[in-house]
Amino acid sequence: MNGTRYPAEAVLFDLDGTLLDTIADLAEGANRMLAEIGRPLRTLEEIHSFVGKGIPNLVRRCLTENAHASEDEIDVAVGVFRRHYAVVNGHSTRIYPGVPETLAALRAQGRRLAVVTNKAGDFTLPLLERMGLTGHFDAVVAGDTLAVKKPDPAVLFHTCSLLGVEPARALMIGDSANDALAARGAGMPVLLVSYGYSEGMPVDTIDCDGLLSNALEALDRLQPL
Ligand SMILES: O=C(O)COP(=O)(O)O
Ligand SMILES: [Mg+2]
Repeated sequence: MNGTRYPAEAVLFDLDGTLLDTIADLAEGANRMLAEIGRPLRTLEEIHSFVGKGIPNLVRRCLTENAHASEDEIDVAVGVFRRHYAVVNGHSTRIYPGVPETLAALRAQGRRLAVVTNKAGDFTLPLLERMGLTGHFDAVVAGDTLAVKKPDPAVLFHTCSLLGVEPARALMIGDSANDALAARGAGMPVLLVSYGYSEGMPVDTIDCDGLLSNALEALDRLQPL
């Protein structure tokens, strides 16, 4: 890891696996869906590796990894998942250690903060509210805010325009190649947490500007404003 310090007028945070440990609720929603449609349940480890590219992709992978499903079955299963996840969203979700202090410190330093997630907006906004995090953020861009998701850099360009900050003067903090590729495409520096969900890829093999074992370590990587 190098010692570069970033201007970070804005800090853009990924949600699942970076700010919030949501895997237990995602797994509960997925396995309730699989049980309802009569498919074999998935292990927590499998579901962990399926999270990252939004809900339709999670459901698709639950149905098609080492199995077969038609597009119609997948469409129906997405609706079933959404119904179950709406019930369990937040029940077993935890804020990662260091996150509340980091968000408070960044705000006290005058930086603008955003959530940029591939999770659908219907689930993102109530979850942030439930976890008491809504007030920290100047913008929330969800997986269905635009027609594209991370790793498309358009999502980060859109977030930066909402915040009025140049991408090169912002910083992305995420947990997967989706976050890193989006940031690279937007010309934005990116740090990855080592504790999140990286679709089964070792996080230290993903091209990024450094790893964080706790969000608080990000504070040492910033220039004063
Ligand atoms: O919903 C997902 O698949 C991942 O969401 P994230 O972008 O907040 O990690
Ligand atoms: Mg993530």
